[in-house]
Amino acid sequence: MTGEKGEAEEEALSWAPEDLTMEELREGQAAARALEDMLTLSSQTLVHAEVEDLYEEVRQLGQGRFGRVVLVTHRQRGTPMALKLLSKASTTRQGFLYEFCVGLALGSHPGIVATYGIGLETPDGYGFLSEPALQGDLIALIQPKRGLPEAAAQLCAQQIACALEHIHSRGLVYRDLKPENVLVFEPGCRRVKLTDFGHTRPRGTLLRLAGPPIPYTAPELCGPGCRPQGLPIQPSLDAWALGVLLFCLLTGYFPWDRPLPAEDPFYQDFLDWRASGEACDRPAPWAGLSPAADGLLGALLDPRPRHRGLVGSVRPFLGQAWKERAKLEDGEGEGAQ
Ligand SMILES: Nc1ncnc2c1ncn2[C@@H]1O[C@H](COP(=O)(O)OP(=O)(O)OP(=O)(O)O)[C@@H](O)[C@H]1O
Repeated sequence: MTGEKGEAEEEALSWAPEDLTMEELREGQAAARALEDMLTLSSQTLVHAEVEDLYEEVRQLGQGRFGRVVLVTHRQRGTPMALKLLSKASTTRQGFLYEFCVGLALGSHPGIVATYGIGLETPDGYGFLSEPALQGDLIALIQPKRGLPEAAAQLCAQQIACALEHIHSRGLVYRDLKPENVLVFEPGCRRVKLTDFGHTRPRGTLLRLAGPPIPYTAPELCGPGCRPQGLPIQPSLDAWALGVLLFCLLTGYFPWDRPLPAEDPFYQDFLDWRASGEACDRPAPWAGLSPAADGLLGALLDPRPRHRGLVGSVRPFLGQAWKERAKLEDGEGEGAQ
């Protein structure tokens, strides 16, 4: 990442024939055109005002690298809303409008936080409003070394996969799946939604990784073979991140720090186990996962992007046991009957 949101981490939409089919290229171009139209219209309708003139701040809901999100109420109507504020020092007008418009374009899906159609420009920054999640985000619910109860993990898997499928069906790649961006609206994860579309881009956008990889970064983005001009982004990047997220939800561990075999022994162990298929090569953090979870994660975490399972791969695995002894671990075993 460069220091500024919206700054060119990507280059213009461009076609590398070995990476993208014509159909995939068309999908990405259509998404880019639709967003450009929306961006021009939204740019003309930004409300210029001070936040406190329109809204009363109740409390802070969260803080990211770029944005501060506060719970506000509308001064006249009292409606509670989440206001994301981005400072002009770190966010370009274009970067703000892009995030705002992607949120507007996707927000009708039940698995995606609804963005309201009001964009603000203050002397120091930009802001937009969305529905507030009063239960916080998923990171607060993941217990280290344990993860989430299996039922909650499966509810998350189903809803997040559905939301990602929607994003992909609109020709976009989300690119920022992590627990901090999954907001919880009902206890037990019965209703969760994706937020933060600052990194979402049309399929086929050329992307270079500018910062260090994180566990959710797909290996094709960080290997030594990654071309200097970048890689045309594909939904398979989100499928990889979904695999890593599900692993975290089920175990309370990251499977690795970065998917670089030369630098990360946990990732190398995972590759060795994939190659041998032998139970004795199973890496320690994978202990406790069921054969169904192995099958699902094995599909989503295929290092070869063209062979990787789609995010919808979770569906046939829902309802099967994902943790060995899941009932006992979740307190629903014999003693609880
Ligand atoms: N609608 C909302 N309701 C409740 N909390 C929210 C909402 N939107 C965001 N948050 C909280 O604020 C945090 C930061 O928001 P967000 O991820 O949008 O900021 P960001 O600066 O773009 O983050 P990043 O560092 O990932 O780029 C989230 O992790 C979440 O905890």
